[in-house]
Amino acid sequence: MWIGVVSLFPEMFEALTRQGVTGRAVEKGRIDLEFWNPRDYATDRHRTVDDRPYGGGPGMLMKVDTLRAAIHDARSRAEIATGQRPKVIYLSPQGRRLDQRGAGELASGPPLVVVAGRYEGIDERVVEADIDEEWSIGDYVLSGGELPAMVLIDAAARLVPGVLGHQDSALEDSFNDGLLDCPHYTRPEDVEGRRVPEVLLSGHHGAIRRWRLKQSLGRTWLRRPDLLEGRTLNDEQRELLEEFIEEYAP
Ligand SMILES: CN1CCN(C(=O)c2nonc2N)CC1
Repeated sequence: MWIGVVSLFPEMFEALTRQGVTGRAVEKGRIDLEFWNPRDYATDRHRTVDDRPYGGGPGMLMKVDTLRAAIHDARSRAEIATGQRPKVIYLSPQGRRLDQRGAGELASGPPLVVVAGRYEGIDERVVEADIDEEWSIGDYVLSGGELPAMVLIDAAARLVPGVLGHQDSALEDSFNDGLLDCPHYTRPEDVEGRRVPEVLLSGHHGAIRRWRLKQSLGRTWLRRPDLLEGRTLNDEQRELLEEFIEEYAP
């Protein structure tokens, strides 16, 4: 998957390009990440990249010409590198809320150009002319778009085939198939008297699968019942959830 990033702080993205799952994916060529910095398009002595808002008020906006030039070059590069027109995304609290389904859509869609805003944001005419979709990682205000951009890129990249060493781990992650993840355990078997559930030591793979599914269903019921609304459970899932509820509130 090809992803272009427009950011005043491309070095922040080394957390993605040099570490972990995404770092290995970049190294293996499963993910191509390229960067454009609006500051590289500034022509004045101070390399200005911000500008004052019409109508006054606190803060600055990203300067239109340097931002647009960076977006346009990223878009052109995407078309050369992939033969496809990219989807240009801007991160902002006004955008569609990112969830696992949205990450899946992005992972299976066209190449992306991800625009990370700074200051108070970007001119609305740039949104209208150059941005295809606005996305948000949550209802809070951050200092810039780089962290949201990295969240979006990481969530999507994990779902690109071949990125995860063991594809199952993506499926077992929370929010895959729409349920919260089950509890996990590793050595030692006893931590200050808290023992690993015996089923996980049994080697009985069928029982282990059912236990994990039951725990996922039960946790989702307890912590995020909204995720179960409108969801049709199959016979096994319904039976396991009923068992969990019975044990939880006998
Ligand atoms: C200009 N800049 C303001 C802060 N910002 C966010 O708070 C944000 N982005 O995506 N989800 C969010 N929440 C990004 C853009």
